[in-house]
Amino acid sequence: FTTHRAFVAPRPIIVLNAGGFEWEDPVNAFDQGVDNPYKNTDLMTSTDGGLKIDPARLLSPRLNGANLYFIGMMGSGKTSVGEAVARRMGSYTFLDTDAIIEKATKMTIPEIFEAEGEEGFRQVEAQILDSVHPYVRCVISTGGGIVTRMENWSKLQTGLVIWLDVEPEVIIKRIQGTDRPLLQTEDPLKKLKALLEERKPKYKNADIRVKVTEEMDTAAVADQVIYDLHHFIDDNPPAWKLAKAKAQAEGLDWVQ
Ligand SMILES: Nc1ncnc2c1ncn2[C@@H]1O[C@H](COP(=O)(O)OP(=O)(O)O)[C@@H](O)[C@H]1O
Ligand SMILES: O=C(O)C1=C[C@@H](OP(=O)(O)O)[C@@H](O)[C@H](O)C1
Repeated sequence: FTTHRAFVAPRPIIVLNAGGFEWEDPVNAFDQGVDNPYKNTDLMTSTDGGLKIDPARLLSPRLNGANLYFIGMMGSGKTSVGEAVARRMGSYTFLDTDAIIEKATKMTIPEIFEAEGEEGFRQVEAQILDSVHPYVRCVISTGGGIVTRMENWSKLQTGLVIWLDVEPEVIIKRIQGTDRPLLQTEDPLKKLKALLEERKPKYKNADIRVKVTEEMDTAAVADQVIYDLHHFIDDNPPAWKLAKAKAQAEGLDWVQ
């Protein structure tokens, strides 16, 4: 997590060519920096005693442009919570890698799995992450399996990574019967548990782990994420702050 992220310039998105398909340039698959649909004018919310600033609003200046990446199992709430957090932050754009993949390839995720298998899908997913990560001030929800490729971590770690940690028993109630290709098996709960065991060591690399219980609705999870982010930033001050404190402790002049 470094404040220098704010100064990385967006770069053009390459034409994708994965798994034997000529993917269309996904440059139009998201509108970074053009018009942020999540711009929120409710800076102050009214409370009993008067006006209060939403702590989500205060995240943006503290993050200095760094992206927020949501990781976790399918159905853990990355999309719903990511969108809620972006909306409340006001100045961050929400992106979803699965949605960008579908828009760029003009195929649904089940269609990609069908045509190219999981390996083909992972290739496209890695390229989309590569295309998206140079942008700043984004909340990005990812697909559950993005953590499985080592190369993806070099992109994820340019921002702050948040793991929504949800028990498979809770997840299955939410997503049973949906068209997620990896769950088209006899026993989706068993599959989900096996995938979680396999991926847990990777999810644990996240900067922030949010334990989500069944009682927490999307708003409650978003509250927890915002709270944890403030604490993470408190505990990981930018390098210049540490340098300043050290210099001053040694009696050296800071910038005159
Ligand atoms: N905290 C929550 N409580 C109840 N339902 C939730 C919660 N978070 C997400 N959901 C629901 O679970 C389903 C999957 O959520 P989604 O945000 O698409 O997860 P992901 O992006 O991680 O796959 C959606 O129907 C969503 O409305
Ligand atoms: O866990 C996975 O491997 C996958 C999760 C899905 O995304 P969500 O996590 O958004 O459901 C999607 O990328 C694809 O079906 C594979």
